[in-house]
Amino acid sequence: MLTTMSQIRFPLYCCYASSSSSASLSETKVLNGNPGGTLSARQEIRLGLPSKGRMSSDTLELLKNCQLSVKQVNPRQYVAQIPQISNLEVWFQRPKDIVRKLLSGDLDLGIVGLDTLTEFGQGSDDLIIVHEALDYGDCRLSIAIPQYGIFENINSLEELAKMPQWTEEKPLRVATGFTYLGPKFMKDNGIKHVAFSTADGALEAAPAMGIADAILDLVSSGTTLKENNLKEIEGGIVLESQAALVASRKSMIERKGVLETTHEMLERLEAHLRASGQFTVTANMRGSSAEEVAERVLSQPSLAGLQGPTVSPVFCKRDGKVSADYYAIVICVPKKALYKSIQQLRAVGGSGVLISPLTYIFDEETPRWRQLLSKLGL
Ligand SMILES: Nc1ncnc2c1ncn2[C@@H]1O[C@H](COP(=O)(O)OP(=O)(O)OP(=O)(O)O)[C@@H](O)[C@H]1O
Ligand SMILES: O=P(O)(O)OC[C@H]1O[C@H](OP(=O)(O)OP(=O)(O)O)[C@H](O)[C@@H]1O
Ligand SMILES: [Mg+2]
Repeated sequence: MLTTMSQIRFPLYCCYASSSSSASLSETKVLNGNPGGTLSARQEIRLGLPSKGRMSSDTLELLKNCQLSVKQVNPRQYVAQIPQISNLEVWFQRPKDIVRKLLSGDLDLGIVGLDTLTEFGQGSDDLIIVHEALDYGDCRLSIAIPQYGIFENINSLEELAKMPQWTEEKPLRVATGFTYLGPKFMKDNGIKHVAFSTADGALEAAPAMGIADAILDLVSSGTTLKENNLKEIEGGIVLESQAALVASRKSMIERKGVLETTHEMLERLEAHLRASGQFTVTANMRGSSAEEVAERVLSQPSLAGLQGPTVSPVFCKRDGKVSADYYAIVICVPKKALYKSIQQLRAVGGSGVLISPLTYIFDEETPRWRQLLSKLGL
């Protein structure tokens, strides 16, 4: 059923259960967790993780790779521990409920997609993104229209908005699960005659079913759009999303231990994510001194490493004398630039090149931590 923009506003903290039989029931307040406002007295720190769906196993995998394995007795038990961090409880929840419970103060930290965070966080300044790029769950929230019929030659949001078909009486009908971001995006883009309808999934069917003219949904590979004869349009991307670590401002400031736990999680995540894009490369080079070898290595654009190459003499004994004719160099190289780096190493005399995976890179204090402290006014 089609609803107009003004009909699909869903309040964030509470809604009213409707009942045709009882006037008093229609005033019953239904909350998304605790009424918020004051912090509850619990001692434990709570981290919300996706209980199901495509984010759930990738989240557990990421934490495991940060040496933060989640110990869950069985998959239907919704509370678990991360033994590496004392006093931390993991609670498995649906992604939208993680955001709601961060807002209500029932969770302190959570991992969700930026799309869910933006839709259900609705701009609340209590939600602080600690790490915005956990490198999985990549997708975009995007408008799509049919490839056929009156839309055949429409390829941009501007062209869509200008179509003479949309009037006050007969607006552009958009089906979406994003009932906050959808109307906001249209309003921000000055598009007037729009009406939204909502559904829980399989939105790509709506145009062919005659329910909607366009949809606003997540796109990743684009296969679902293609299989349903839909296309994205220029200017139609509302946001780009991937998994993010989020924390409640109030918890970080007021609840004992939350800021320290956030710091530890951020450090471990950053160390793992930085390392996962790099290899360690070791090679031998003939040379007259460490400086001369370093100069040759640094003459190549892909061999600078994190802070420059480590160059160490390789000693050997010849005619009873110990000398260093060779030097071992160690650098970090982005995985994507591996082959180019090997070519450059060979070009400056490198041989015996060894490549090993990197597990963690703990650098100096991360800029994200400084940004977090400044957002908290600390
Ligand atoms: N096709 C996709 N490819 C990659 N990531 C996606 C895709 N669709 C959704 N996501 C990301 O994964 C998150 C969870 O999506 P998922 O479909 O698993 O759960 P949901 O949509 O919240 O629940 P459900 O589909 O069961 O109602 C989304 O919020 C988004 O960040
Ligand atoms: O671009 P693609 O790689 O094809 O992915 C996009 C699809 O993935 C999500 O659906 P999901 O699988 O979660 O099903 P749902 O509609 O039931 O939520 C999203 O809502 C799209 O329908
Ligand atoms: Mg889904």
